[in-house]
Amino acid sequence: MNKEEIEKVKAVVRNVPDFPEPGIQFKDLTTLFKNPAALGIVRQAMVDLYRDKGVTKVVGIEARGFIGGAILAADLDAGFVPLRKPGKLPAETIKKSYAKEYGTDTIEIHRDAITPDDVVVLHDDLLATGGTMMAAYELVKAMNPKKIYLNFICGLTALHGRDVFPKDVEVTTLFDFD
Ligand SMILES: O=P(O)(O)OC[C@H]1O[C@H](OP(=O)(O)OP(=O)(O)O)[C@H](O)[C@@H]1O
Ligand SMILES: Nc1ncnc2[nH]cnc12
Repeated sequence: MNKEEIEKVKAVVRNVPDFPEPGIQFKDLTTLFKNPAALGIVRQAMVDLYRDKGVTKVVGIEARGFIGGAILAADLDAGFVPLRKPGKLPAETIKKSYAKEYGTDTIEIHRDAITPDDVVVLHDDLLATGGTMMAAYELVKAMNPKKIYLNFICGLTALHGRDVFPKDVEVTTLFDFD
């Protein structure tokens, strides 16, 4: 994304103070997703990043990671795999609990969702502390894919989420808020 596109897209993200609890500046991406021009810019930027990387699966994190993740999977002609909140996936799963900016949570993935032949993009809408994505990374890593890329639409730099990932992992945010 060029500077102009970044400014355009950032301008349509809604900031909601004190949601879901006091002190949190919530970045609401529904206002980006409902804007066709902004969604188009984000869509193009994501597919440009991974087009030549041989990606076979995009893993999206419930719930907001399903939106961009499914779009990216379709654009890359890759499969889509959901990482879900507990008790939602019907077959055998592996799961992990984690801390995030507000509270704790658990995510699960089907045990047969990823194989050693896969090249994976793990996608979420937003990087805050990195707790959610690190748990997702560990679950996917346990399935031994060839390669894992981490992708977010947006990052919150003040929370230093990038620091939690191994240094050799490629982590991309399309744009960031201070
Ligand atoms: O980097 P972290 O501190 O872990 O925070 C980021 C996570 O928080 C949000 O999801 P949330 O848990 O609010 O769930 P939702 O997608 O179901 O709304 C967001 O969509 C990320 O998944
Ligand atoms: N500040 C924030 N805004 C939106 N989603 C989030 N997930 C974790 N922290 C968040």
